Amino acid sequence: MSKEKLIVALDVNNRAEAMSLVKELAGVTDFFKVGMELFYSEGVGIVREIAAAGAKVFLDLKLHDIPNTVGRAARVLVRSGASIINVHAAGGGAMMRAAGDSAREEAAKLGLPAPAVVAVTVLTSIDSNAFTREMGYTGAIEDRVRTWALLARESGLDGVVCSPREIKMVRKACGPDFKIITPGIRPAGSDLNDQRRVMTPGEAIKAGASQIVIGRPVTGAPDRCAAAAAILAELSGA
Ligand SMILES: O=C(O)c1cc(=O)[nH]c(=O)n1[C@@H]1O[C@H](COP(=O)(O)O)[C@@H](O)[C@H]1O
Repeated sequence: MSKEKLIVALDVNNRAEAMSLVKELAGVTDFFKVGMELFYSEGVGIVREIAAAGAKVFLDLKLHDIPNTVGRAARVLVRSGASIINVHAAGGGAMMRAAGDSAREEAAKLGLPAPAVVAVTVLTSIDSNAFTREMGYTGAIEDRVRTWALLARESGLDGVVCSPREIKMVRKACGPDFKIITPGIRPAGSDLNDQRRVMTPGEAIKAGASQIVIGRPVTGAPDRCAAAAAILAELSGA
């Protein structure tokens, strides 16, 4: 099982803690997610520092704005050294196309590897009750995820972020090469926290996830390395 299947979310607000996690987990995973908290605290330097330490970075800023604004931001993020960047599918097809096209163009211009550009669909913290009653969406979450996944693919993006519950449906709709990155991962018996559409690491890989994203069950564990190693072992056994 490639350790790249496991992405650990560095949801911390300082480089010292982030880099100690990167070093501590080096033997178990070399793929880390930098989200808003760490990026707004430390800036693009933290992405470069993690990459310089030999690890890969999923830079999770969920770009969501008009096509011009997102396209220009995607160009800037190419220079960060991130291997994956994300946008929010709710921004529509023109925005997603602007993100993917701009990232590829800028990478070619700079002679850098283009990051994979994926679209976040329905957040894993949203359950069907919140989706329909509170947010006023009609239809099932799965239908919305399918629509946005197909739109992301049509817009030239590399994949989606969705919950493990939608993996099989997206795989069927978007084909074998489409990246399906799933947070909402909880080892059996662990606290859900604010996650609502979840699966265990083994279930998600068996369902066909390209990569899984996990944060608190690792970063909040007494022995973070052991927690990550146990997840990797579960992925290998799946
Ligand atoms: O885009 C993401 O990474 C993301 C999308 C989503 O739908 N759900 C979700 O949890 N995430 C991120 O994945 C990570 C999950 O963290 P834990 O709940 O601590 O495992 C967090 O950093 C979230 O920001």
